[in-house]
Amino acid sequence: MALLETSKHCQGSVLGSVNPDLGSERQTASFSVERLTALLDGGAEQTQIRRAVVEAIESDPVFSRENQYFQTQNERYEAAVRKAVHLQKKMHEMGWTENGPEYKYIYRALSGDVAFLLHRVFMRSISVLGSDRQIAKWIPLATQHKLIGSYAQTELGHGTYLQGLETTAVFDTAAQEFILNTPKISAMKWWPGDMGRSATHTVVFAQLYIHGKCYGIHPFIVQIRSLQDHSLCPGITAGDIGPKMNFEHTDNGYLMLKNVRVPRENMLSKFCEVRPDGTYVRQGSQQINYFTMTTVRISLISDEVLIPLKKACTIAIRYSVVRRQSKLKPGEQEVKILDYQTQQEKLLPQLAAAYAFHFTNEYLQELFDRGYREIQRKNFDMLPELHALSSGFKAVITQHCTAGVEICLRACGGHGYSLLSGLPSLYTKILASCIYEGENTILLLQTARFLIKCFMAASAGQPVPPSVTYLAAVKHGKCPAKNKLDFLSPDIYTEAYQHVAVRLTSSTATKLQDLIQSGVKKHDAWNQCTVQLVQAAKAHCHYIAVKNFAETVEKLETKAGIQKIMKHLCDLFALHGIFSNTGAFLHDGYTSAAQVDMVTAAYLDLLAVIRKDAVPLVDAFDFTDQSLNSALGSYDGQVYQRLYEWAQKSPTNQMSPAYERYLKPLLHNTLSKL
Ligand SMILES: CCCCCCCCCCCCCCCC(=O)SCCNC(=O)CCNC(=O)[C@H](O)C(C)(C)COP(=O)(O)OP(=O)(O)OC[C@H]1O[C@@H](n2cnc3c(N)ncnc32)[C@H](O)[C@@H]1OP(=O)(O)O
Ligand SMILES: Cc1cc2nc3c(=O)[nH]c(=O)nc-3n(C[C@H](O)[C@H](O)[C@H](O)COP(=O)(O)OP(=O)(O)OC[C@H]3O[C@@H](n4cnc5c(N)ncnc54)[C@H](O)[C@@H]3O)c2cc1C
Repeated sequence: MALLETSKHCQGSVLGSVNPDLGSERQTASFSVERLTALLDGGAEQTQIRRAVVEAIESDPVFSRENQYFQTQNERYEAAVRKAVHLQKKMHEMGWTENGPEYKYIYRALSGDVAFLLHRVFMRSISVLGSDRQIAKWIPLATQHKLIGSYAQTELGHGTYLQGLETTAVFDTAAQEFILNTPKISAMKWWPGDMGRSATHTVVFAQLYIHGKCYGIHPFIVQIRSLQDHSLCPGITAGDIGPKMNFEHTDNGYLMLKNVRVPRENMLSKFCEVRPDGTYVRQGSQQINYFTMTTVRISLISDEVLIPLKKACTIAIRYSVVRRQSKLKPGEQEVKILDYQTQQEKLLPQLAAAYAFHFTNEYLQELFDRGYREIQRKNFDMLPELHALSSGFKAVITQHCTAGVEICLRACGGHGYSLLSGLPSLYTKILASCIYEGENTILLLQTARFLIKCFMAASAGQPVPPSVTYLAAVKHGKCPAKNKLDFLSPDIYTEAYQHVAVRLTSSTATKLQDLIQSGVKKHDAWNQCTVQLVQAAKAHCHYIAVKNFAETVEKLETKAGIQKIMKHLCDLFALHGIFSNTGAFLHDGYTSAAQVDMVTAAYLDLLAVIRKDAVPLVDAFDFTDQSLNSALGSYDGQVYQRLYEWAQKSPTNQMSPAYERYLKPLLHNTLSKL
């Protein structure tokens, strides 16, 4: 009680008043923070809408995340469901609709701490793979939450290799039904979110059999729980898969099916259909049934991947200007840790990456919108490129951002390790994005497969999709940079990235061909090249990210200092990539050792320049304290006070039975012997 009173007293005196060490960082911004926020949002109007959504959500106590770090898995799940249900009421109250401008900001405002995310993937599957009739039937039911959906693809035995899935759907012509079974333990669906406890329906991916012939995996809508009392439907065994590294709020589940019958109309049939007589008709390739994944791989980047990195940067950079430790000059005050070059080198490249990938995401969205319009018209020409870029960038961005969040966590020293910093949960959550929706290595190999094909085609003078036309123009020159300032020219570094991407693709293609020509079987040759193929795919994505960032900067308004600071970040992103992968750039002599020294010099100079704007650059992400939920990252920078106050709330500060049961007997025993 006494502690609480002290903390209340302290709250009045300190929290909310900005720590001068943080305040001073905001006085010297070289650009308009508000203008940059608007740029990130896609216009000032969007910023307004987003803030209104955030305000409405955060002022509602049902959505509070105050005690999140102290909750058990069960409590997290229950809170997430409560929020999801309350959200429906809130949306109605606020007049927000699924097609309205506010919708996309709701999830960010809730910090993802809400149930029924896979319900959205369920709906996405129906909208992209379902016929008009199926869309008309299921989407309104799902939108009104008259059912709760999930996405049941992965099995205990197979997640990556979809051709190996063992769940079957056998067409019974007489009954006009599919009979679904998970014939062995390895066929059991395992992992689907929202399925362990909540879902009433799910999209099950199963091998389709008609008259004994297998047609590969197809999506089927299956009801798994009663809409009356939530009991499991006949033939269904389902439950929760238990504790995980994060995602405590989601009920990832398991599912077994025993002779579960669904009507013929339940196979999603925009592209593939089973006619009443058992005739199978398909438009596009077999992989069109993978299209939900392609769409989700792009959709998840913004909220699941970029936001955690932007939050981690906000927390770590704000903390790094209020944390003072050690002295730079003898006799002077201890310095802000962000003034150490090594600290800048940890954090500022992550900040640059957050901006770079923000713009990559816009590029991908635009590409997707174009591709999707064509696919809806049953023109599949863009699909291979879309698949290659969505796979490669899903992998590269999740990998980079996960590593970035971990760097931010470590950069906060001991306090970063506390859950109260907000960083551990950002890290354990974002880490899953390297695995779900396609494990990253697998996805990079898909990109590489496309690159090799296109490289071969381009070498033979055939046309290739726009993102890979550069593969046709192999240049053997040298990097023309003469001094470190030349490396601040986007043409110079973009060319260097392009050169590396072409070299890695062409040399791996040559190795592959040589192996095959020497008699090695095609699949063995492929396996012997996979490490280099992954490198080529990463280099391709890195090149496109750099090129896209540079082109975006070029088009930015020059007013309000925005273009200048974005140019610095673009340069930093590009030079950090060269600095950290010098081997790849030096390999064939395109870049010389002297030029790498120039890169290093230009890179280190930039750190000092961007350091001055580091706090305004994270302020521009515009996260509220509630959404950061971090004792280290709040706007006011009152780190120590907040850490202390939040620790008071921990249930670990309540008297534990361990004292009566163990400590007391131990200590009394010891006493008696003293
Ligand atoms: C929704 C709104 C809100 C969302 C909000 C955010 C959500 C936030 C999430 C948080 C919560 C977590 C949610 C996690 C949800 C799961 O994790 S769901 C499960 C995801 N599972 C996966 O991603 C599985 C990964 N595996 C695969 O994608 C594929 O099977 C593989 C690995 C690509 C291989 O497939 P394969 O059939 O063996 O193919 P392969 O022989 O390699 O290639 C055959 C051809 O198909 C092509 N191909 C393969 N895949 C595709 C494709 N997708 N498209 C086109 N062509 C393809 C290849 O390019 C190749 O073409 P060619 O070169 O022959 O011309
Ligand atoms: C939090 C979370 C949520 C999820 N939600 C869902 C969901 O809602 N619905 C759903 O259906 N699934 C879901 N999943 C499952 C997820 O999609 C799969 O786990 C993921 O696709 C990886 O597949 P896997 O587990 O089979 O990995 P594996 O393929 O077994 O990977 C293990 C290792 O083997 C390597 N490997 C495998 N094949 C190859 C190859 N051909 N070449 C080279 N290396 C290879 C991989 O690179 C990796 O290093 C979720 C998973 C998580 C963690």
